[in-house]
Amino acid sequence: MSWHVLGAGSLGSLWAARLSRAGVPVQLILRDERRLASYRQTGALTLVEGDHASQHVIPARSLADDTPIERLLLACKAYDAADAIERVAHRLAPGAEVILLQNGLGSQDEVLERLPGRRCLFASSTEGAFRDGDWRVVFAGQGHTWIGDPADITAPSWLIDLQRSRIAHTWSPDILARLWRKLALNCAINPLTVLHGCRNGELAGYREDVDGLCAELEVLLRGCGQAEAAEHLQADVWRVIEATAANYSSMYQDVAGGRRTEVSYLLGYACTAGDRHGLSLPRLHALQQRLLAYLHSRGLPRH
Ligand SMILES: NC(=O)C1=CN([C@@H]2O[C@H](COP(=O)(O)OP(=O)(O)OC[C@H]3O[C@@H](n4cnc5c(N)ncnc54)[C@H](OP(=O)(O)O)[C@@H]3O)[C@@H](O)[C@H]2O)C=CC1
Ligand SMILES: CC(C)(CO)C(=O)C(=O)O
Repeated sequence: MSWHVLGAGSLGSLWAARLSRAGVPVQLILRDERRLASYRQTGALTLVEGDHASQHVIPARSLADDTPIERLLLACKAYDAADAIERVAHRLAPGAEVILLQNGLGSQDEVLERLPGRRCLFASSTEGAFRDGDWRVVFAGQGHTWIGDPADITAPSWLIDLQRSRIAHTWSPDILARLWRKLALNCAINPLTVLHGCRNGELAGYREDVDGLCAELEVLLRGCGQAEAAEHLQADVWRVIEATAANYSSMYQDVAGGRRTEVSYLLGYACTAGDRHGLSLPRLHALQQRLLAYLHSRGLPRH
């Protein structure tokens, strides 16, 4: 059974190249005929690992193709997920499964709404990859991917493909707790790095702000029924800040690169969920206002 990977961006290319290298059948779904022509001209995806680059000739079709899909890895940004899934939903074969690789929360529900009755699995990844050219991805940070299905704790048989492909992963029956925890980490770190224009490690100079946000994020997680994800959050945030001290957060990098951020699926989702549960989260709301104003001042979308 073939994998279809929608979105040959950083993570999509990283997954497709490793699956292909292990002999697992995989195809790319590209945005349109123009992107398909560009890919065909290059002829392969390049995966850069350390100082080694390897080429992977992976078949590709455009979104307009109509061949059936049995297993789909949705590897676009959170804000593109709903639109992308609408465009391929009619191609999903009976029993097809969809793996959602988006960071944050909210996009998963948008996809589920559009795929009633289908099995959708959620993933949360700490792997790091970026594109340093068209059809070329750099595997920048070894990490781990947790995969789970809030509606069904049965592990899918295709995890064996990931094992063969050496994609480090764990089946996670409580994937929502993982996604909430990662969202909380991202909310405590990423917006402040954007507003202060700093690396993660420089947040040590804004300890009171970070700790204040952690306290509210714990209230949020508990209020949203995610008490486990709230445990020792503050200590974990400082652990991540120290472990990634020299790095710029993904949101910082998006803003610096003039790219749209996933703010609606991170801090935006947190504030909306807090309101829905009647929680008082003044620091998170103030941070959201400052961040949105800043994005606007840089000519970037506020959603
Ligand atoms: N990169 C990383 O290290 C990590 C990323 N993540 C998360 O993974 C998700 C994906 O991120 P990332 O891989 O970095 O994103 P990228 O922007 O690198 O890749 C997204 C890809 O999706 C494609 N795409 C968007 N809409 C469509 C569509 N309708 N049809 C076909 N292709 C489409 C884009 O196409 P085009 O190139 O034509 O614009 C692009 O190639 C995000 O939620 C991110 O937060 C999580 C952990 C780490
Ligand atoms: C490293 C970390 C946890 C910082 O929030 C991250 O995931 C990001 O930059 O998006």
